Amino acid sequence: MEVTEGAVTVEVPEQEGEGKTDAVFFNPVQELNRDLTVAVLDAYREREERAETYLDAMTATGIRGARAAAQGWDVTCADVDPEAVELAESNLARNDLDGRVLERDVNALLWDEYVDVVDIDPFGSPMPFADAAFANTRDLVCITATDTAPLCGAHFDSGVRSYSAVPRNTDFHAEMGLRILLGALARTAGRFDVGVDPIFTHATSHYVRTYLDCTHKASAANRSVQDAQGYLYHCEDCLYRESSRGLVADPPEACPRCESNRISAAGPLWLDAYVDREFTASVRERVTDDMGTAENARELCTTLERELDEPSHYDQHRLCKQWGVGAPAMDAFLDAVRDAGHDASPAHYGGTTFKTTASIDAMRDAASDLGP
Ligand SMILES: C[S@@+](CC[C@H](N)C(=O)[O-])C[C@H]1O[C@@H](n2cnc3c(N)ncnc32)[C@H](O)[C@@H]1O
Ligand SMILES: [Zn+2]
Repeated sequence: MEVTEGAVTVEVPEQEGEGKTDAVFFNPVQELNRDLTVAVLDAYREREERAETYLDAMTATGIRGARAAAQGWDVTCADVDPEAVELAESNLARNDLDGRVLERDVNALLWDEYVDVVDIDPFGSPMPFADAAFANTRDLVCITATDTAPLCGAHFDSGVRSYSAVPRNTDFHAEMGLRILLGALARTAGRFDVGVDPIFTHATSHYVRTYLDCTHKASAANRSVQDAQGYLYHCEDCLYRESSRGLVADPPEACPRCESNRISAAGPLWLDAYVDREFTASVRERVTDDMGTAENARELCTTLERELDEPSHYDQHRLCKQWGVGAPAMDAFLDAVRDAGHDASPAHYGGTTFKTTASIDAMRDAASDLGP
């Protein structure tokens, strides 16, 4: 069947059922991810004028590479699947777009040539491809991870194994996954003397997507391997949390709030910001009306621009359940927290998630006069 996204129309195979099939892979649900990729590439080129080459390293139907080629990037599409290569070639041709299409394993291809921007969009964990990506990309590494259960601690052994860190299953699971992923990617980049700056990152439904601006300098790598990393501690009884910087964990002996000793420690993970607000604003400005997810994409950027840099978020419904009270309207709740002198913002993790500098008790006091 034909699919139009932005400026391109491509042929994609019918996907049978939910599981992995033999057909070349295409997921319509990832349109938001692809629309934002196009907006990020556009914003990035303005910031880094010398960036010209884009490797869509796991191209499948070629849709991402075709959309980047339509923007004027010098595109290479690669895939190990010969049927994907044939389809990507014909999809570039039907849109009159230039671009190389190679039947290559991304790990082999990247050791052969440098690129300015690489896009790693695998089934599951990106870690098997991270070494080659950071060693051989000059400017920007774009990465999707769909293995959210290992990343957020729900599949503990697999998370530890893949990300060389301890993830924990908390009530802020999507952010746990995002920070475990960024921490592991930064440590991988550091092995090649590459420092990373996550200029745009989002956790959406079943995946985490991040764009890492690379600096090829040992001092930058030191910063992202050591200063930007740390641990998150979480009380399993009362939802209290705190963090510590650095690669040596320093957990509280008991919860300072409820004295429980059921404190879980997660890390090492990324504790610095995961978006650059100014860059995110310019991504929002580059979302175009011909994108199928334009409204959601702009809204996501706006939320990310306003989201506080606190290392974890709360779910208001979960808190209210814990307090045994009905949940007040979200805007009124956040206003009450702000009126009590704290910062508060909605979070991009959906539903009633938010970030705040207030403690749990301060939030409860602030919200006590609000009805459901
Ligand atoms: C999730 S799909 C990519 C989807 C595509 N980027 C999109 O936006 O529609 C993953 C693709 O990676 C390919 N692949 C798996 N291992 C690979 C490797 N080592 N090198 C290159 N491609 C690989 C698969 O054949 C598959 O087509
Ligand atoms: Zn506690």
